[in-house]
Amino acid sequence: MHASRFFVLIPSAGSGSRAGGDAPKQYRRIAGQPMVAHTLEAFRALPGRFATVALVVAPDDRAVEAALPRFPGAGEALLRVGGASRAASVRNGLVALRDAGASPHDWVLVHDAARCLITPTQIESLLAACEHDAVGGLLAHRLADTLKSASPDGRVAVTLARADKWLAQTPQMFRIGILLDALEKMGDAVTDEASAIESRGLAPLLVEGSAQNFKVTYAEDFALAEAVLLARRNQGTA
Ligand SMILES: Nc1ccn([C@@H]2O[C@H](COP(=O)(O)OP(=O)(O)OP(=O)(O)O)[C@@H](O)[C@H]2O)c(=O)n1
Ligand SMILES: C[C@](O)(CO)[C@H](O)COP(=O)(O)O
Repeated sequence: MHASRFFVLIPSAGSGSRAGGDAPKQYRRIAGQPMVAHTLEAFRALPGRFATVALVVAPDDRAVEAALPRFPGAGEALLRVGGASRAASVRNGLVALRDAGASPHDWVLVHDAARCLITPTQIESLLAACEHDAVGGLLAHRLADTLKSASPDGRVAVTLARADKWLAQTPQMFRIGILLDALEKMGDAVTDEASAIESRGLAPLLVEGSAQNFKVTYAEDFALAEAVLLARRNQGTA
């Protein structure tokens, strides 16, 4: 059997409804480039590490070519197989990777196009923590705030212990075979890959990410993402 390879799958087929705007958020410009270009750049900064870096877009996407004029390059793939949910886009992307020759034992790192502040160092730290692990894992971030649960009338029902609570981020890294199998069984019931793996009775590894690896979700998030990217550029770290 050949050594396991590492694939990257970037779901980028959402509509960005919570962000508002005329176009899907992954094509909005942040610090001079479409959001998805920043995301891709972090993986391109690790040449030779990945067998394929694949981007999943909606079948009727008309914006990707203009947003990413030099994509796909060598070792990259554009997959027009996005689905109605994130889970469906990931599932369809994994099927496309499998059909193109990825083996069930190969690893895949699934990363949201909308987490455009991911850094090569964070990707490397996930790889280092998980590549010899039996299950795989995800970047995640400890809660910084006190955690409340709400009652239906919008009042605090209870304050929850937070010491064991983490916010799931991406990339999330698992073997392609078990991930695809788990996602096919779970349908749209899961919002991340780790949940699908958990449904098989397995416990993904939590790897410390960063508060800066947030998902650009709401309109106000664009200004914050731009500020971080410009600060990194000024410091020479991007
Ligand atoms: N049908 C979908 C829905 C989401 N995504 C991708 O999954 C990532 C995380 O999803 P989210 O931030 O929720 O993006 P949207 O679904 O676009 O946003 P919203 O829920 O506000 O519409 C994004 O990179 C998004 O493009 C996808 O590939 N296919
Ligand atoms: C995968 C994810 O980014 C982990 O936090 C998140 O679950 C995706 O969010 P969505 O709004 O369900 O697409």
